[in-house]
Amino acid sequence: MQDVYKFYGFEFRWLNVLDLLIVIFLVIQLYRLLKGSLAFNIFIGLLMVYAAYFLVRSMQMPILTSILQNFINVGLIAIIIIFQPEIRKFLLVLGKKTPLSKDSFLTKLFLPDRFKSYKEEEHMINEIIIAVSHMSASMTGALIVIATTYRVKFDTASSIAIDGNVSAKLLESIFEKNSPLHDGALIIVGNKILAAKVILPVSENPNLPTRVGMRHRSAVGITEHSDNLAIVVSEERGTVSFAQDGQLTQNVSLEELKVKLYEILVDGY
Ligand SMILES: Nc1ncnc2c1ncn2[C@@H]1O[C@H](COP(=O)(O)OP(=O)(O)OP(=O)(O)O)[C@@H](O)[C@H]1O
Repeated sequence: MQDVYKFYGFEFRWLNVLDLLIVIFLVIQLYRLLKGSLAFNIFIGLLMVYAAYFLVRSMQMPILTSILQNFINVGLIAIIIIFQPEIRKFLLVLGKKTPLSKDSFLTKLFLPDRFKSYKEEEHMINEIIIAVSHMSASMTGALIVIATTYRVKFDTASSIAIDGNVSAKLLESIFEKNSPLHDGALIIVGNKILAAKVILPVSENPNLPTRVGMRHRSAVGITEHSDNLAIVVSEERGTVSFAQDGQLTQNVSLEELKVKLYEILVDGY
């Protein structure tokens, strides 16, 4: 039996509070995930349908209630189809916060060898920073995607497999203007350069600044539905930007980029 408490005439149990906190946590995670994307508008639309359903039900309007009820029943399957990429990413975000995730206390306690790879990651971060600083100074356009938790799906027909260690020299020679591989994106998975000349999905986010071109739009596109970081060096301005969770942060300093790389590769978020 659960104790029942009274607060300003309302009766509640501690499980009700926990229930409410979990719902608030899930809604905040969903909001963070969808913010700025087209799916956000669909999400708001669905919330409005739910609100309308509860309203007509409480007002005891049977026909509207039954229409909205049916819509919601079918809508559940539609939601799973429409939000399939977001649901996948949502589960990934949740998985990262479990006691078994890469950076949790339990993992560090029982799987200390996970620390070994951090040296490699620190080396990789330094190499990326060196390459980005050189490419920024020489106004060499570049687009680097760092896939953290799972392999990025991309069009293999257009890309060139590399499977090489990450080094500043290799990165710079790939994006060098006369290189046959300089167009498109370079993908890093783990500590390896997986492929170059990759065509990415282009973001359709209408909130991106209009002067943002294809390189920056595709950087945003690849981070909208997956747990990646995309780094862009602008060929026009030499500026450095990064995209994460569908958000573009422009004109970052090398120091800021380094902090972001540590956040995703070493601190695990
Ligand atoms: N879908 C895509 N996936 C990967 N790379 C792409 C894609 N579309 C364009 N690019 C890259 O972006 C380059 C064109 O960049 P564009 O000038 O349109 O963008 P931008 O964001 O203004 O970048 P910059 O500031 O460097 O000019 C292409 O040469 C190609 O390398």
